[in-house]
Parts: sequence; structure tokens; C-alpha cells
Amino acid sequence: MTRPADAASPAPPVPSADAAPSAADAPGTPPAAAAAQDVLTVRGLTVSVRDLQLVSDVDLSVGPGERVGLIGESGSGKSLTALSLLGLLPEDVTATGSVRLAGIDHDLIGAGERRLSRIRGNHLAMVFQEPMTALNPTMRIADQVAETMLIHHTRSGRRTARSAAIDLLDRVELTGVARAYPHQLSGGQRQRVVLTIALANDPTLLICDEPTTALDVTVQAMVLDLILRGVTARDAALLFITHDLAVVATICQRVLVMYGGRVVESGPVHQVFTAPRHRYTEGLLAASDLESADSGEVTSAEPARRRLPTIQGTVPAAGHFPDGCVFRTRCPQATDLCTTPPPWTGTPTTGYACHHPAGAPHA
Ligand SMILES: Nc1ncnc2c1ncn2[C@@H]1O[C@H](COP(=O)(O)OP(=O)(O)OP(=O)(O)O)[C@@H](O)[C@H]1O
Repeated sequence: MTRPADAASPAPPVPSADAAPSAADAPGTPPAAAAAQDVLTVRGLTVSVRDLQLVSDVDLSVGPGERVGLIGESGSGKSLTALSLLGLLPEDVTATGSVRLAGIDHDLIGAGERRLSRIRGNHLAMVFQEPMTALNPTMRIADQVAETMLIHHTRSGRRTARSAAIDLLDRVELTGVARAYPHQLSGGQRQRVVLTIALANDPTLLICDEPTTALDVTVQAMVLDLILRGVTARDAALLFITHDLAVVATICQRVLVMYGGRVVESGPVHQVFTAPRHRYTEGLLAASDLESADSGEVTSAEPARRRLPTIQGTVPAAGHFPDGCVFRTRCPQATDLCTTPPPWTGTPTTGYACHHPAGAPHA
């Protein structure tokens, strides 16, 4: 596939199609934010382990204050993409391509650990699924938040940082746990602490990788609300990785769909979720508990009342996706043409790579 440069937990409440208010979300109109100087610009990101390519030629950009979702089945390469951006890949895994952040004059790919750790937690922050991995079990909560502030703002005094930390905890209704240790908190409280730490230095980009998957429904909604309020208040951009399409419909303006380590479709959430073009996106939506495009509305369905279709076949093992269209071995529309790489059709931020797109006559 070639593209131009730049190219099930219960669902939380999902807004109606017109509830994500932005002229940029109008079908066919690339978001204005992406046209401004992007906060994040990824070009040709390829991630490999030994001779296996796990992520191939990913282009992705996030505009200032823009909220972008990255979706796809397990094994599609979402987490490896995020870890590459953060310089946190395991030792045996290598990344090539380019990852640029606004305001940073060097490429993050190939940057040394000292440079990367200055960027992480400052310009770029992240929240992962399991909050315990991000917290120090032997340190009180307020001290952990204060420490993050001190690492990046060494001129603040410890006392000032601690009082700022308590203020931040207060804003997420966690004042009562300031003196507690992580093991004394619930999973939802821990994730709120991690989010507080992530946002403590007003990053320009927050990356969340399945931050609510391990939480129960009511807590999920609260954490999502905090993420949304936290990035909005700071005008920070958000890259949100999830399996959960309803969450993306709730909080994101734009979405990228990954399969087989590639971006197969991208565009405004409403457009992609109501009129998907790539056959994989179409299958993913049909297998989700979002109503399909036919009604013109994206609404929360009642999964218990209807049997959801599934995408036929299984995801091939990592690095063993077919040549040509990576989805062709599972695609009901596949023809011989699909043994050749589908070209990217559309604009850099809104398009798809499929020989037989949905909504077009089958050739
Ligand atoms: N260190 C590694 N060595 C070999 N294969 C790996 C390694 N890390 C990840 N993979 C494989 O790469 C593929 C992509 O992994 P990744 O974690 O990015 O997927 P994902 O889309 O985030 O899935 P999930 O939603 O389950 O986290 C998977 O098939 C995974 O097994």
C-alpha cells in the first residue's frame, strides 16, 4: 500500500453524529487543525523485530488540540506505533521512519534516552492500561505528582511542587488520597493519579493506550471524562488507542483504522463511522455495538438484543500478513487485484487504501 506523505466493554454514552461540534468534522473536509502546524508528524514509521515487519509505513499527524483515535483489532500494531512515538520499544524491536514533535528540533526516532526522557512527561505524556506500572509503589501519591513537576521544572521548590500537586489532585477529586500509597487506591483512582501525573506539566500531546479497558463501566466513564476535560483545558492534543469504537465516537474528532500494521483508513470520526470505505473498517463497525451508517446516526446499540456479525477468519500472526492488501485473506470482496498493494485514495488525512471500497460499484 502506498500513501501520499501525510497521508468490549459496555459502551459509554455515544454522542449523536452531530454532537462532536467542528466544521472540520464535515465529511470530505480535512480537519482544519491538521492543516496548522501539527503537534505530531509521523512519516513512514516501520517497526520490525528481526526480519518481521510488525508496523509498516505508517503516516500520521495530530493537529494542535486535535483528538485522534487509533483503532483496530488486537495485533494490528496500535501499541507498537504508540511505543515507537515514545521511544519505549522493547530492545529487540527497531523503528525506522520519522517522528517529529512541534517545538522539538530533532527526530524522535533514533534520539538518545536522555533526550527522550526530557520530552516524555513534558511535551509528550502517556497513560497506559495498567496504572500500577506507571506508579512507584513506595511513594505517596502527592509526592509522585510533585516529583514529575520537579523533574521538568527543576527551579520550583519541593514545597511549591507539592502544593501544586495537591491542587491538581483536588481538581480530580483525589485530595483525600494525597498521602496514600498506590496499593491503597482503587484501579480507577490509580488511573486518575496517572492521568494527573501525565497532565501535570501541560503536555502538548497526550497518548492514551487503552486507559479504561481494565476499569468497570462507571469508572471508565469518569476517567474518559477526566481525559477529555484535561486535554481540553490545556488545549493539548490527544492520540487515543482503543478497541472500543464507542469511546472513539465519544471523544475523538478524527480516527485512523489500523490492520496488519498499516493504516487502512482515516478521516473525521463521523464520516468513517457512518460511511466507511475500507472493507476492514466496514467489518469492524458491523462487529461493534455502534449502529451502522445506514441510519445516518452513530448511536449506542443494545448488544444483548442482537447478534453481532464478526469479521471472517482470524488475524494472521504478526509479520505474516499477505502481500498486496493486508486484509485480503479475510475480505469477502477480495479479487485477484487485491494481491497488488491498494493505493491510498483521498487526501492525506481522509482516505483509504482498498481496491473495492464500500459505497463504490464493485469492479
Ligand atoms: N517484542 C515483540 N516481538 C515479536 N512480536 C511482537 C513484539 N511486540 C509485539 N509483537 C506483535 O506485534 C503485533 C502488534 O502488536 P501490538 O501490541 O502493537 O498490537 P495492538 O494492535 O496494540 O494489539 P492489542 O490491542 O492487543 O494491544 C502483535 O501481533 C504482537 O504479538
